Amino acid sequence: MLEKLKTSLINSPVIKRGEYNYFIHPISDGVPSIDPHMVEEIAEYILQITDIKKVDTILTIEAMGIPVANALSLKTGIPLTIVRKRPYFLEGEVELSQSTGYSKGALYINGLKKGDRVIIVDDVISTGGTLIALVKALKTMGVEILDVISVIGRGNGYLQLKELGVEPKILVTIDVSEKGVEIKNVFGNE
Ligand SMILES: O=P(O)(O)OC[C@H]1O[C@H](OP(=O)(O)OP(=O)(O)O)[C@H](O)[C@@H]1O
Ligand SMILES: Nc1nc2[nH]cnc2c(=O)[nH]1
Repeated sequence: MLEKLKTSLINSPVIKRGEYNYFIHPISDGVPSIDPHMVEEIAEYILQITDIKKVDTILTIEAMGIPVANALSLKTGIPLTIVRKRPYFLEGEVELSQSTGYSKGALYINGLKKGDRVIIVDDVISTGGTLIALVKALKTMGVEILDVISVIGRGNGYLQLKELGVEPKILVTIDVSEKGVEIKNVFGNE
């Protein structure tokens, strides 16, 4: 189960971004290059754990949610909507603030309306800052969130999402230290 993802995570280098131990992995960074078979493995796994038939759009966040979310869109024929880091000033655009363990910025939602049913797919959840801000904004817009799926999870940020009534599905949970990456859990194995 998710063997390519697990093996590559264990071999991920870790660098410092300020005080933050940042792991580098193809799915979360796009470097050195993304193995399409790994993306396929992840997309197939996600399709086993979510009820895709009810979904109007697959929602992801620029940049590194895109490879997996796009694979899901191609496999299912369901449209892809990308939350961007730049504004387009279109009618109905919603701005939110993103904060991660190492960065702060704004995100912009376009292309969604009240009553739309979405799944959110992202590459990593860490502090939860990104997904919490996104879930709050979508709730205010009246968008229905059917599932929140993160390929990789680290830290306790997901607990705050639970407080918002959202139980994220985290495929592989890891611990990251200066020594490297350790696998803690695989979704479905708990
Ligand atoms: O749980 P958090 O602490 O919020 O961290 C998770 C976020 O960090 C990464 O995004 P980043 O803003 O680094 O952008 P990228 O996808 O363009 O690399 C990742 O894609 C998540 O969106
Ligand atoms: N690649 C990568 N993306 C992240 N997003 C949040 N934390 C991390 C991290 O440690 N590595």
